[in-house]
Amino acid sequence: MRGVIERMMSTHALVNDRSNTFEAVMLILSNLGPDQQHLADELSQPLVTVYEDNFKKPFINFAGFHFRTADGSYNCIQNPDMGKAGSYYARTVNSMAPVNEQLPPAHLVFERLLKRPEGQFTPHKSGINMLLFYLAIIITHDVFYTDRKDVNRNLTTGYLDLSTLYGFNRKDQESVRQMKLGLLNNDQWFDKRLVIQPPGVGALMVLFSRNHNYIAGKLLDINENGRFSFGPGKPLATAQDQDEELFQTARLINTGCLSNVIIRDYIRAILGTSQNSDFVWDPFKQPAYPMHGNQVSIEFNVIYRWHAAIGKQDEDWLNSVMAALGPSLRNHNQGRAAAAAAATAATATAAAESVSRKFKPSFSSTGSSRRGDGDPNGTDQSVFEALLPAFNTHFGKATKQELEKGWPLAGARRDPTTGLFKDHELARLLRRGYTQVAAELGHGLGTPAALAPVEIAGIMQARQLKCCYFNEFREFLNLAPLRTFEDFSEKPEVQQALEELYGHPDKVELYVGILVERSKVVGLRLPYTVSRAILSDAVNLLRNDRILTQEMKPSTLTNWGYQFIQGDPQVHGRIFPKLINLHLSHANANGEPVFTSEQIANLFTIPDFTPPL
Ligand code: HEM
Ligand SMILES: [Ca+2]
Repeated sequence: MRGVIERMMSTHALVNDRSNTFEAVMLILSNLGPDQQHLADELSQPLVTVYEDNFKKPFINFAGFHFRTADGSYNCIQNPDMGKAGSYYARTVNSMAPVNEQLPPAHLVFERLLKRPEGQFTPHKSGINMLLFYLAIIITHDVFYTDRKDVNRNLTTGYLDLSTLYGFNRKDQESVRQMKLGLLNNDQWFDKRLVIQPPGVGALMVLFSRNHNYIAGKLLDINENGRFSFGPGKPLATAQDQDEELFQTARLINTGCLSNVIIRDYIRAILGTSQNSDFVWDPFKQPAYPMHGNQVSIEFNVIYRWHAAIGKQDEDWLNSVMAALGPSLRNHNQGRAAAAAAATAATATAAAESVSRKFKPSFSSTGSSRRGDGDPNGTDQSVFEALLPAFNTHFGKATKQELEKGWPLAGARRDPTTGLFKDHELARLLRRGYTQVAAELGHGLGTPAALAPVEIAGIMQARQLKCCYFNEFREFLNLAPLRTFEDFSEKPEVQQALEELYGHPDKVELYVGILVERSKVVGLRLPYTVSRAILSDAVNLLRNDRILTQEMKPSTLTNWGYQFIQGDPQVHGRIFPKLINLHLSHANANGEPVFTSEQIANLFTIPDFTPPL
């Protein structure tokens, strides 16, 4: 009877099953006799629910699905196409407002509201540096890659799975693998789009590439319970199986490292909390259920174009890249704007076909039976491939032998035999971002002029995608709509231009509104609406990733791998400092680390920063 009382009193406490409560209750009920069947049902039926509820439905994880597929499919097993490379952007807000029949020309919008006036630069008031934005670029390229032939589609995977490093399908992935011992080609990554970014972005990518090979080597060294051994009587049959098992396990651990950096460095800096603090806003602390997978949205793409933050040195870089490669890039973007229109009509039919295909398995058509291999032709990056020779002539300066080893980086050379970049050159590129103050975001008139073709194409694209108005987006997020143009920006010339171009605050487009809005006063000082929306997007991205929420455990990653992604307890569970120290250990001839321990404490703020009065 004590057990029965205990159980009745405790809804969440653990149960002592040795007191045989269930059996005692059953015994009591069985003695009630036929007249009391109603009472017996009343008491026993809730128990049926308790037992049923032990298994949450829909089931979210299945055996044999512990690795990421190459194309991001099957992350959500119930809905395997969710977040798959090449699928359609989600729409989170339905625009119900009347269509604006007098939309201002996109180039005028750029000129009057977005373009950074020549010679003007407002340094970031929290001293945030470009290193943070290099990471932001890696994150945005991980989840956005608008197909220029059909702007409704996203060519990359909708998960933070380092698809920039590993590619978007099996063919891409194999193009950067050594196909032995689970290794990637030295200092190589997949996504060529990163080559034209400030070279610190590539240097950061190389850190993750080196991290992968370090992890793969470590896994084999430790070879926990012989799990990576092959041959008769061993868990794996062949050397190919060993390569695959090591590669996919290392890939998971590496993506675990990326989410550590996002949670413990990036989000902390966005919120304005110290990177070196015990406070962590951990989206994984509580179990996420149900889990739907993630499909990135058109609105997320629009709010994550933080071009206004570009620092002075990187603006100079951008100008020189545009001067050298501009015509090809411009054609690319103009082609994209034109293609947007044509694609919208074609997409309606294609989308319907895709839905009818949805429940068929997406096995590779090359005859391979591997789940989630994706497009057998690989990703068409010919646009960026075409830029490479000119880029290399002006910036990379790599020899033919170096180019055979991997993409060029401006300011760093590969060893022609090993393909490895020199530690000190990579360190210099990272420090270039670390010491370079970013620009303030928000209020408008902050975007480097050289990005005009990119922004104009972006505005056109958002229009073709029938993106909602700025105020509709705010209302969707439960935020009060802005009523006057003074509410938008503190700059009178922006208020004036908004009035002339749009006439009414409700008519301001999302793309423009978020760039001209006032910004928060701490941390990354993002414009208010962006700062609110980006957190919803980030939390959904992380918590709806089955692999990040279900598979980051010792049995999948090995004990060593699991421990590794927890980061260093000496620096508040961060792994970023370790990645830098471990993978750039030869940066200084005297053995000094790339960053002092004081600098490591705040990697996303320029050194010796004192806030303006
Ligand atoms: C100097 C630095 C940067 C350069 C040179 C640059 C360049 C570009 C270019 C050329 C495009 C158009 C790509 C295309 O047409 O396929 C683009 C798009 C984009 N950029 Fe940047 N960008 C920079 C910084 C940033 C930063 C800091 C962010 C945000 C954190 C960002 C986010 C985006 C996004 C979300 C897109 C749209 C991507 C897509 O839909 O495919 N960029 N950028
Ligand atoms: Ca991805």
